[in-house]
Amino acid sequence: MLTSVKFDQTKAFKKLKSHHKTISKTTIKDLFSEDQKRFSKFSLKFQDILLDYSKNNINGRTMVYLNELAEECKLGEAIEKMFAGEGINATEGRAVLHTALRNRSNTPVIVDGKDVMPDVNRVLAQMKAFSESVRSGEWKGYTGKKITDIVNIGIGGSDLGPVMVTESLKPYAKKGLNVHFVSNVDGTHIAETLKGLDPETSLFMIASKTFTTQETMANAHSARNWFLETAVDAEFVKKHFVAISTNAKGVAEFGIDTQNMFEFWDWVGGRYSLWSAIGLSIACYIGFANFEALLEGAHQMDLHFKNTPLKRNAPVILGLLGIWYNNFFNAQSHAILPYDQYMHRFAAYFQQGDMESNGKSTDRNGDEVNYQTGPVIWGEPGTNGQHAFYQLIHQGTKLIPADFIAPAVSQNPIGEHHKMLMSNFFAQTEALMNGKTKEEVIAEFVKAGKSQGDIDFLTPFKVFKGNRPTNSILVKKLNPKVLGSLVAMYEHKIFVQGIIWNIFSFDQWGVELGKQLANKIYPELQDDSEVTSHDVSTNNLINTYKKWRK
Ligand SMILES: O=P(O)(O)OC[C@H]1O[C@@H](O)[C@@H](O)[C@@H](O)[C@@H]1O
Repeated sequence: MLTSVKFDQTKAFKKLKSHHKTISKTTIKDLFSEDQKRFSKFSLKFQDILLDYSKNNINGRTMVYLNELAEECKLGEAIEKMFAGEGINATEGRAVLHTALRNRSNTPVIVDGKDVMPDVNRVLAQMKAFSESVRSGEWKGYTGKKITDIVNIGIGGSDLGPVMVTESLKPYAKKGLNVHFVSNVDGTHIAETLKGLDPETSLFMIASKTFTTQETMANAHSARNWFLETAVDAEFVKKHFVAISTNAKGVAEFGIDTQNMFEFWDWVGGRYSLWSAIGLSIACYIGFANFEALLEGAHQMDLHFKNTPLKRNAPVILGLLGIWYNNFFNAQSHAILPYDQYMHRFAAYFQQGDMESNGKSTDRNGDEVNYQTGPVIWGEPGTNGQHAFYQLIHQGTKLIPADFIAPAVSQNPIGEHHKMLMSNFFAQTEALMNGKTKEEVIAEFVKAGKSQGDIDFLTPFKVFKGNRPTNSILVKKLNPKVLGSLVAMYEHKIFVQGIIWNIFSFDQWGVELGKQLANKIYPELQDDSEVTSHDVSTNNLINTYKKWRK
C-alpha cells in the first residue's frame, strides 16, 4: 500500500506557497543575470539526453523545497514499491510493472510470490520469432505470399504507443513492410485503411488487453468480414489474424489460433503497454533488435529513476517542476513540443499517458482533493506549432509551461533544413524567457524610421513580457534507445506527480460512464421510434438523428 500524505498539508507545501510570492517578484531572465552557474546547476545529462531546466522560475531554494515536498510525500518509498511489484494500483488490486517488461537486467520481479521474468522473456521470445518470420517472408498468407502490410487494430493504450513509436522510428523500418493503425469505431477508419490493402498480403493484429473493447471488436469483425470476402474459408483467418491480449477465451472465440496469441498481464496498464506484446507491430516494423534497444533505453531510465537521488533524478525534476506550475502558478496545461517531425504523435501519446493517469479528483483516502491535479497535455511538432498556437504562449493571458524536444542529428540531413529547425528550437525558448521590452520595441521602431504616431500606437502590441518557463530536452539522435529513455522519463514523471498529488495514477474509472451510456443508447438506435428516456437535449439530438438518417 502507498502511504497517503495530504499534499497541501505538508510543511514543504507551505514553504513553497510563501516562496512562490518571493520568486514571483523576479523573472527567469533576472535569475540568469544573478547566477552565472545557473545552467550547470539546473541541467543534467543522461546518456545522450541533455535536460536543461534552467529556463524555469526557480532558484536553488525552490528545488530544495520541491525536494522536501517529494520526501514528505514519501516518493522514494513509492518508487521502491512500484519496482518491487507491490499492489500500488489499489483500486484495481494490481501491481504496476511496465518496468518488468523492459527489465533487461533480468533480475527477479516477484508478484504474488512468483517471478514474472520467465513469462516476460517467454513472450519476448515469441515476439522475436514471429516478427522475424514476418520480416523474412517466411510467414506466408493463405495463397503463399509474404506479408506486406500489418494492420494493428486497437484503441487507447493498445494503439497510441505503437502509433507513436512506429512513426518516431520510421527511419529504422524495413522497406516493403507497411504498418497501419485502425482505432476509431467510425467506419471511415477501417474503410479507408482497407482500401489500399490486399487480403492475401495483409496481417491483422487485434490488440486489446480485455478483448471486449467495443471499437476494437467492431473493427476486428469488419476486418475479418473483409478478409473472408476474398479468402472465403474461415480456416485462413489463422494465417492473417493474430491477437495481443490478456483474454485467451475471447481470442479463441474470435477464431484466432491461440498459438498466435501474444499474452500480457493485468499488471501492465494499457497506457504503459507498448513495451509488452502490444509492441508487436513495432517489433515487426523496426525489427526485434531495435525493439530490444527501445526496451534497453527505457530500462536505463528505470535504473536512473530507481537509483538516483531525487535532486538529480530527471523524471523527479520534471514532475516537481510540473507541480510547481500547476499548484503554485495555477498553470492549467503543459505543452510538449517536439522539434522532430517523426515525433508528431508524441504529445498525443502522452495526452493519454498523463491525462488518463492523473486526471483524478479523489485522493488515495477516497476524499475529494481541494487542489489541482493533472494538467491538460497538448502539443504539436515545431515549427508547425509556431505558426499556429505559439502566439498564445508568447502573448496570451495563460501561463503554459512547455517542453521543447529536439535531436542534434537529423535523420534527413537535407541542405540547411536541420540548422533552420534547430535555430527555431533555440530561439523559441530564448524568446519565451526574455520577451521584448518596451524600450527594445521603441528602439527597433526608431531604427526603422517609424513615425512617432505609429510608435505610440503600435508599441503596446509588440511588447513581449517573457518570463515563460520551458524545459529543453536535446538528444543526440532519435534512435530506438533514446526514444525508450524519453518515453520512460515521461512515464515516471507522471508517477512522481500522482504520488505527490496523493491520487491513484493507474486506474481509469473516468472512461467508464460514457461507455455505459453508449451501451444503453446503442439499442435505442436500432429502430425509428421516438426516444423519450433521456433529458430533453439528448432526446432531441437522438430523434433528429433518427429523422435525418432515413
Ligand atoms: O486494450 P483494451 O482493453 O482494448 O483497452 C483499450 C483502452 O480502453 C480505454 O477505455 C482505456 O481504459 C484505455 O486505458 C485502454 O488502453
